[in-house]
Amino acid sequence: MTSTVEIRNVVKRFGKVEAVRDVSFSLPEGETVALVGHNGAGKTTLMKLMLGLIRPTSGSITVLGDDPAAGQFEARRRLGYLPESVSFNAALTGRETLAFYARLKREPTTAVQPLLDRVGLSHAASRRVGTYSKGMRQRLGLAQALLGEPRVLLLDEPTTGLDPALRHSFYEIVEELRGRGATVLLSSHALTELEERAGRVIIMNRGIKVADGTLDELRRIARLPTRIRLKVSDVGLANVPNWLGPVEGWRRVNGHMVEIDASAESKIEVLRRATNEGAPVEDLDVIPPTLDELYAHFLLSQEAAR
Ligand SMILES: Nc1ncnc2c1ncn2[C@@H]1O[C@H](COP(=O)(O)OP(=O)(O)OP(=O)(O)O)[C@@H](O)[C@H]1O
Repeated sequence: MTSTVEIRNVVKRFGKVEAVRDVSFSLPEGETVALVGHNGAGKTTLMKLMLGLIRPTSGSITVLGDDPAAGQFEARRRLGYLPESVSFNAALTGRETLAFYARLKREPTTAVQPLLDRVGLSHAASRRVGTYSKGMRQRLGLAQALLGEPRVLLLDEPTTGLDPALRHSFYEIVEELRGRGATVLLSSHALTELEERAGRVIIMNRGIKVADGTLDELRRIARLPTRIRLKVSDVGLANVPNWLGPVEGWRRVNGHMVEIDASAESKIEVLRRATNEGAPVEDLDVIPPTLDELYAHFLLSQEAAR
């Protein structure tokens, strides 16, 4: 698969602060990658490096075949960016704002109306941005980032402050672009919503990349237990070891539920016993480790190794 972004041993220092410490990764075409980490982990710094807004202290960065820190950066036209706090000139209308950005990106202004339609802002296109709600400004920000059909889209905390319906349509638009082969890098604290959206997750802590992989890969590495929740009849609840066998880490959750923390090795066996003929199980749920849990695990492991 072709990479659009290559980050090799990148270090970025601001005076004494080491914002990015020897980070390497590459981003392929047609993938959505989530960049997660606490405040100050280095997420925005990485995006600014990819945009060529700042230069690495050492290491190399290539975006769409170019060095973003080199003066003339042709690839920037194919790079979309939605900053963390998007701010526009309050006196311009939505249409004027987007036309302004289209000229900056050397895109025809005919691109403006379809984009306003796409992000659902046509009805407010002639209103001043100063009158827009937070969600409307964010959608205008997305439209600006989508100008020129970017091949790399960098979204810094894009859904903060959006209601669930807006989030949904936001991700739909981004997914469409990814489907046409774009690379999408998405930084966020909202781990639950990333779980379904990102094919791959990069976890940063204090400038260091502490984990990088698909959710399945991270689950395999972390070896966190899968939670198996069984709805059990009254009789079954009274004699769990009899039908479940010698399983470690089980507990009663309430009057009709048993929860088991099953390791990767024991998971299938637990399910087999729970679904055996005669087992008093009425229903079951299998809950793999969430991104929240994986994130906490990798952060704690790295902190412990310091
Ligand atoms: N221009 C700058 N001058 C000095 N320090 C900076 C500068 N930009 C970033 N830093 C520092 O670099 C570190 C990483 O900051 P960065 O903005 O990349 O974090 P982040 O992961 O995006 O955090 P957040 O989730 O809060 O947006 C922080 O300690 C920050 O204070």
